[in-house]
Amino acid sequence: MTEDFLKIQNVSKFYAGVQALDNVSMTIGPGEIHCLVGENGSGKSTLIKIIAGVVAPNGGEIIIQGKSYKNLRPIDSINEGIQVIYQDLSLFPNLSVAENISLNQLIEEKKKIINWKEVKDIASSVLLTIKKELDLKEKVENISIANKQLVAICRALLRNAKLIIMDEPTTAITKKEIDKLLSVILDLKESGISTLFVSHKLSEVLQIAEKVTVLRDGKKVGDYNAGELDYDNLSFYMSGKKIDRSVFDYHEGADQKTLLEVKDLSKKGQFKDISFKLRPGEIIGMIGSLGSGRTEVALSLFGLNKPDSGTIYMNEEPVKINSPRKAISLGLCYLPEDRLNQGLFLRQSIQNNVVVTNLRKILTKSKLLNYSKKHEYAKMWIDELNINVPSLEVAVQALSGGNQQRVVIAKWLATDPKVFILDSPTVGIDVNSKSNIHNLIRQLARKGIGVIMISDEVPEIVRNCNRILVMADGRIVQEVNTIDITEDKLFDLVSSNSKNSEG
Ligand SMILES: Nc1ncnc2c1ncn2[C@@H]1O[C@H](COP(=O)(O)OP(=O)(O)OP(=O)(O)O)[C@@H](O)[C@H]1O
Repeated sequence: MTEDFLKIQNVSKFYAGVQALDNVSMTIGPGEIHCLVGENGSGKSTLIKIIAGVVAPNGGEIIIQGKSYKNLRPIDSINEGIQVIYQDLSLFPNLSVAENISLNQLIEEKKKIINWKEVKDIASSVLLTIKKELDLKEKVENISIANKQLVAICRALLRNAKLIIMDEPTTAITKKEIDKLLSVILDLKESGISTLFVSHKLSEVLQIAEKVTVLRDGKKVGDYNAGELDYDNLSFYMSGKKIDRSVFDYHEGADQKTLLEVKDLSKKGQFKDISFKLRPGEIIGMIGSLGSGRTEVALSLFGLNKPDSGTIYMNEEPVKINSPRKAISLGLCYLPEDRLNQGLFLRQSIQNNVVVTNLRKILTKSKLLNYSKKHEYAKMWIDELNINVPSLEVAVQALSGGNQQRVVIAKWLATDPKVFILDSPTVGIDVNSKSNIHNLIRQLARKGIGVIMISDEVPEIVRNCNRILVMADGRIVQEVNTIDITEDKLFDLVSSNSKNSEG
């Protein structure tokens, strides 16, 4: 039997008044992909910091490659080949990709004169080992978060990493980028490098992990082989609560009309024969992998992507939606996936962003801006959505991701919508704000708004929607009531269909 790379035995950590870790043990084998999961405050970060030698435990033992450490220092952890990639990635934004990758090595070698060729050669050779390409000359501040992660991984590899710990690496990246990251982790495994992956996203954990350790309130709930886990039992281990899906059963009022109906909507190369109905107060989920056509359908409903054929009905009347202006006048609104570029004027104040969709309401009779009305109106929506802001004058770019998303929602609610289409509403948003946004969406539905929620995340869809449309290759391949499906079944359904469409 191969020796474990890392063995943590009965480790505890007590902060003033808080038992952050209570007698936790776990092992990681060479080349193993191990996920550490747990709800907020369960002790994951503390455990990572202890493994990195940054936080000293109050008790317990850490054994790395057979050597026992009672007082592990950061330098010991690094020398043993442990590299932690924290969420902030600790890169130098104004230096190039190549410099960020190579700098540590050149400093360690005590180079007095550094030439670009050397910097570039070091960076390209390490990129080759993970079979990825990056523009070596580009400044790190100009590259995507996913590529920044690759830079951080390359830097770790140059320090002879044997275990790379990634703290919530997928929080701020798209589904496509997550798949790329997961492929890198598989390549690392092939080279015998272990990964400890901290994540809240159960779908990823189930997709990538070989072993999973679950923490709850500082205690280990258990170690599991990924094969023993599905959505329902993993979320139960994490939270201690069984998921009650019955709350999402939709009870149709006898006299309720259909709010929105889409019949045989098609657009060549994008989607085909899309038909569904949305009733007031209902939340429909649209799930499917990239290229499934979800966003394209949404854009057509919002007048931004003219379909070739098919009919859209609002309140049972056929309508032609040829512009966003028309969509808004019919009571439709659309929250785009890329809220930073498409949903907000980042440098503008919170109040300007909220009122922009409905300037009519804040003009004087002579069509001039009524400043006090503008302030009042923006404040009403900010209060309504419980958005915690220092002042309405603050630029939106200063807010957290969760609050920015609420400002976009406020902006659209100001148009008094009947149907709200939300594309990936919680991408890049931390777990707490995520559940606030979910509550908010359910609250809107309770007020009678019909919601279409597009998402890649199975738990997000299952926990919030009444009905689910599974899309693949531009078609609705299955329509299910949430009450009839579990998260693991939906996950299987989505992944088997996306495999079909790739093949
Ligand atoms: N420096 C500290 N001082 C006091 N308490 C702390 C400190 N660091 C963490 N804690 C507490 O220890 C507990 C575990 O926190 P930890 O950050 O390890 O959890 P986590 O699982 O990483 O949570 P999250 O997912 O929110 O990052 C929490 O109750 C936290 O408030």
